[in-house]
Parts: sequence; structure tokens; C-alpha cells
Amino acid sequence: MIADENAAREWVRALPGVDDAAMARLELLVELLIDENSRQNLVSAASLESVWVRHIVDSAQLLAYAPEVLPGPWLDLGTGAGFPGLVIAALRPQAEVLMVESRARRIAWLERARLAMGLDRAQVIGLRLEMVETRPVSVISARAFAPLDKLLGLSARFSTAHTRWLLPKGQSAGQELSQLRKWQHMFHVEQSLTDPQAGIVVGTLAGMTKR
Ligand SMILES: C[S@@+](CC[C@H](N)C(=O)[O-])C[C@H]1O[C@@H](n2cnc3c(N)ncnc32)[C@H](O)[C@@H]1O
Repeated sequence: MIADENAAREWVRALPGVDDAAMARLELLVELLIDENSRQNLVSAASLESVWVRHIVDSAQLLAYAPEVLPGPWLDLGTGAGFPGLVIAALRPQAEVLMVESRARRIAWLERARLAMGLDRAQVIGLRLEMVETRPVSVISARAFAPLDKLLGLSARFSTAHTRWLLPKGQSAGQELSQLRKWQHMFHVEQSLTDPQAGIVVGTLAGMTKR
């Protein structure tokens, strides 16, 4: 487990390919988030005391399960406060990170943060997911977006047999997976680095018959 904010920063800095510019983008994100959180309720105020553990590493740890080379976009569902989408884009600025968010104030926040962080390849899609045009993507991520069965139902149309799904699910990961009616055997749970009780549902829909 990552114990504190210093350990969290050091853990991110040691990730492959992370340089001073990437760390500066994340420091800026934290600064902007703290400021914006005084105007709109993006994350709980308490979580800002350990923002690097609770939000930055919690997002960045997904990279361990993502392909190194992304032939297509990384689609993040319900990016809201920016997690994990903005963190992934900060650490992989060459990746095409698509952040779907439906609430107007959050769309505006994401766009301001994206521009300030210089994330030219990332895109905020300010729509309900149901309205987003179908296209194949390399990764689908979603933190605190919807229960697993609903999430899969809403977004399977973006998945190919190679799309990697990375779904931080907190303490409910195992239970949500065990209750899944369809595609259960295509996923497993990885331990989160930020909370001993939390898991990340990881998998692909390889061999699925219906999109
Ligand atoms: C609980 S928040 C989580 C935000 C962020 N992923 C995080 O972990 O901090 C869920 C976000 O999903 C957005 N959302 C919910 N349903 C949506 C939909 N159908 N399409 C797009 N965004 C949606 C909400 O507006 C909200 O910002």
C-alpha cells in the first residue's frame, strides 16, 4: 500500500516514462482541483488532504494494466473531477484520451484543466454516454460511474475483442463481479494500491459474440 503523500509522489515519479514535465502537469492538476473544489463539489473535501494517494495514484495505477502501445483511444466514462482521465492524459500526453462527462459545470472544469495542462491530444466529450457515437477504443476506464452490469451494458458497444477494461470499483469489486450475469469469466479483480479493501476489475471481452 502507498502510505502517504510523499510516497505517492515518489511512486508516480518512478513510473516508466514519467518525467519532470508529467509531474508538473499533475502538480498543476492538484492545484486547480483544490481551487475548483471551493466552487463546485468535485471530490470530498476530506480526500484533498491525501489527494495524491486518493486521486492521483488511484488513477495512475491503472497504467499497470493498460497496453503500453495504444492503437486507439482511451475512453474514460464519467470523468467528473478528472479521474482517472486527466491523470492518464497527464502521464501519457501522446495518448488520445476521451473523457465523457454529462454535467455542464464538470464539462467546463475538465476543459479548463485540460487546456491549462496542455493536453492537446485529450478531448472532453460533453455528452451523456448514451449519446456518444460508437467507435472502437483500446481502453475503457470508469471510476465511480455506475454498477458493473449497467456500466458494461452502456459501453460494450465501444469494445472490441482487444479493448482492455480498467474499472476501479472500491470495496464492491468482488461482489459486483460475482453478480455479473454476462461476461463474468472475462474479468478478474486486481488489488488496489491505495486501499487494502479496494479492487480494480480488469478484463477484455475477448470472444464475445455480440456487440
Ligand atoms: C461519482 S462521479 C465520479 C467522477 C470521477 N470518475 C471520479 O472518480 O472522481 C460520476 C460522474 O459521472 C457522470 N455521469 C453519470 N452518468 C453519466 C452518463 N450517462 N454520461 C456521462 N456522464 C455521466 C456524472 O456527471 C459524474 O460527474
